[in-house]
Amino acid sequence: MINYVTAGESHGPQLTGILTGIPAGLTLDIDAINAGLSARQGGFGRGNRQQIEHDQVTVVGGLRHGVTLGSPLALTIQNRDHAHWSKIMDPISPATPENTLRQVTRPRPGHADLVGGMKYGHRDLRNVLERSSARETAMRVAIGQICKQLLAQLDIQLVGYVQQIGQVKTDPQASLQVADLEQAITQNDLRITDNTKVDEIHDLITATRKAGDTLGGVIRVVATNVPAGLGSYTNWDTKLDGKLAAAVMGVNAMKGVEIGDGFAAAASHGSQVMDEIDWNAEDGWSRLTNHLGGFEGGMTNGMPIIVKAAMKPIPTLYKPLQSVDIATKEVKKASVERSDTTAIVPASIVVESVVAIELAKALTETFDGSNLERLKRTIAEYRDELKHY
Ligand SMILES: Cc1cc2nc3c(=O)[nH]c(=O)nc-3n(C[C@H](O)[C@H](O)[C@H](O)COP(=O)(O)O)c2cc1C
Ligand SMILES: C=C(O[C@@H]1CC(C(=O)O)=C[C@@H](OP(=O)(O)O)[C@H]1O)C(=O)O
Repeated sequence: MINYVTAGESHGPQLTGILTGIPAGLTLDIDAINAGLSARQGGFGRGNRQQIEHDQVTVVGGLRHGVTLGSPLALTIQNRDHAHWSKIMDPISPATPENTLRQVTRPRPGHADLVGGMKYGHRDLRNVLERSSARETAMRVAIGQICKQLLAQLDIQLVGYVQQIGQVKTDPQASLQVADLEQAITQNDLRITDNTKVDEIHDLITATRKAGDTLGGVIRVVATNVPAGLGSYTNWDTKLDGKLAAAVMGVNAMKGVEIGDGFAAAASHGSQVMDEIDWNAEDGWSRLTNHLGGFEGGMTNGMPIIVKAAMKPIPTLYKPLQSVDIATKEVKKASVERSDTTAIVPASIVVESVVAIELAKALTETFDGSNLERLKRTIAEYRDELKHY
């Protein structure tokens, strides 16, 4: 079964990832992984850090001649900015007055600083922010893009994009297929499907940055051709919609997750929400609509999976809010670390990636994922069996 762990601080030497359970026999497209990494770096509203970084994955285990071995994949991504922080973030040299100069003692409301310091007993909140920083999501994207490549081999497609920035809705074309959505969102630097909104959003982000403020938004992920029956109704912790929600909520700054119509379904009648059942010999089972976002009973039902995520505005404000200095207990303005004005665009790649990971995990939990060709055959047989159920 697929699992992963990441390590590394934002300004440390590198990010490291270990990904287990990818079947043997998958030819990795490293350029495509790097394209995902560079999409995560981009997007209007990013801060200056992204001009320093040039994220590229290096595979140092589990791969031979470009093909996965079935053993753990070991991945690294360099932090170029470490060159500017090599003393402050030196993993080995003992602390000295010089290398502990830039201590953070004024926690930022909405970031992990204060509670992280209280929990782990750190007096320099840099020890918290270095790991709570969304820099870590670069590795989740590398891992997610590998899972996306595995899903593509199983004829499953998915895409994550931006549906709303601040209060501006940017997705009149939600009914498009994944390939058309992908095509539409590459037309601008906001990963939105509505090109008529680009200037308005650029102006909004620029004005927000000038005001020292920040923005959040809404992300939508669509995954198609996922076979029915992944996940299970038999126990609460085997429900795949629950696992997806946890993975999406686990992305920095996410405050809400919806499957299908989500909260809007609560305000509707049953007749408007339940997706009526259909069958034909060619396509097998389907639903006439997809208000439930591809899930019934915690299991995929074969319809497109629709997951939405609400991202709060970025917590670091250039016009900082009230805080209290943890050293003196004086009321002070929160510290300001260099920051994004909005990260809704990169976050859409991150959310896409964690959805890809959970789907790949569910598939390799349900079917033997030791060898790619066998997995392909097994899933093709399973799809055929379901069609004639
Ligand atoms: C791609 C991405 C970039 C982010 N960039 C920043 C940033 O520049 N400054 C900041 O304060 N928070 C940023 N965040 C959000 C913080 O990482 C997040 O709010 C913080 O870790 C606290 O976690 P929580 O919001 O999930 O409670 C970013 C999040 C993502 C997904
Ligand atoms: C480094 C990244 O995002 C960072 C996420 C982040 C935070 O607090 O989450 C704060 C900023 O860090 P820095 O002060 O180094 O600029 C962002 O740039 C990245 O996404 O690669």
